[in-house]
Amino acid sequence: MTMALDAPTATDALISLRDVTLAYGDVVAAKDITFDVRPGEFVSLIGPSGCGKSSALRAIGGLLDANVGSVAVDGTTVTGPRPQEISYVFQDLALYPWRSALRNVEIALQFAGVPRRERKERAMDALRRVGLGDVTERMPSQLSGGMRQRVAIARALVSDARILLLDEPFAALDEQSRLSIGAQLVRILEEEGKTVVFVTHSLAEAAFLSDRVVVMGPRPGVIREVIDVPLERPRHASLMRDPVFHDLTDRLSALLIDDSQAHS
Ligand SMILES: Nc1ncnc2c1ncn2[C@@H]1O[C@H](COP(=O)(O)OP(=O)(O)OP(=O)(O)O)[C@@H](O)[C@H]1O
Repeated sequence: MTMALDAPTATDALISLRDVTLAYGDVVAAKDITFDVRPGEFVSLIGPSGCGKSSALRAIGGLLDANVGSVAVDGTTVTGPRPQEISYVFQDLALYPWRSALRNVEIALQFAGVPRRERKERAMDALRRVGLGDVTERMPSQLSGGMRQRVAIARALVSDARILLLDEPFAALDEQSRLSIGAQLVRILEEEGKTVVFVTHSLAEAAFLSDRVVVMGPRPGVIREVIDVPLERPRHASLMRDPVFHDLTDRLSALLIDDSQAHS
């Protein structure tokens, strides 16, 4: 195993992966992955199922060690989870079914050691910001799928972590809700200057939300291309009728199709 050297990080990178190979025993999930994420950037990872997108997120979050290469956050090699700095929203939201929306958000603060008297106010504020200020006492079973997604997002936002790792957080939603919740999330993240790495299967979502899109090939995932998104912020739904948006999603789609044909 190659130990992480001090990563030759681009000077302006907050997150930096260098020649990273990730494996589960004999299964190589991703190979020679190199990319950077700058502070305040929103970067999406797209690619075919099983190409190692979630594994790359886990490596950034310190939940999976690189077998080869280095993963660094703020110039320091990642050696384990850093909950104060990095928070997650996973595909399966893992809300506690027996706790109200408010308590589900408060629990993140409890884990972070925030004093009880501060927790409620901060959790309420996070729920208000995702538009759930009037349903804070409802249990998850009394919320729609989209509302549950928002609770999970509020829970990730409530912490002071400056990096947010989002693994298909809107997977259960229809395309329209995905984009509107996504746009709302981006507004909040812009205000707070958070840095985001986002895994999605939706090319429209990747194009609409990101500053850059990392396109991965089939397992073991390698990086096919990193594409700059030439769209200004703030972004509005009308953008999706813009030819530049269509060119971009066409290009992403062509890259993914190329890949599947090259490996079939
Ligand atoms: N805990 C694990 N143990 C063994 N193999 C795993 C484990 N997690 C993932 N893998 C394998 O690693 C490869 C990459 O998985 P990963 O979840 O990173 O892909 P992905 O691109 O996020 O997939 P999807 O788009 O389907 O969510 C897959 O072949 C998967 O089967």
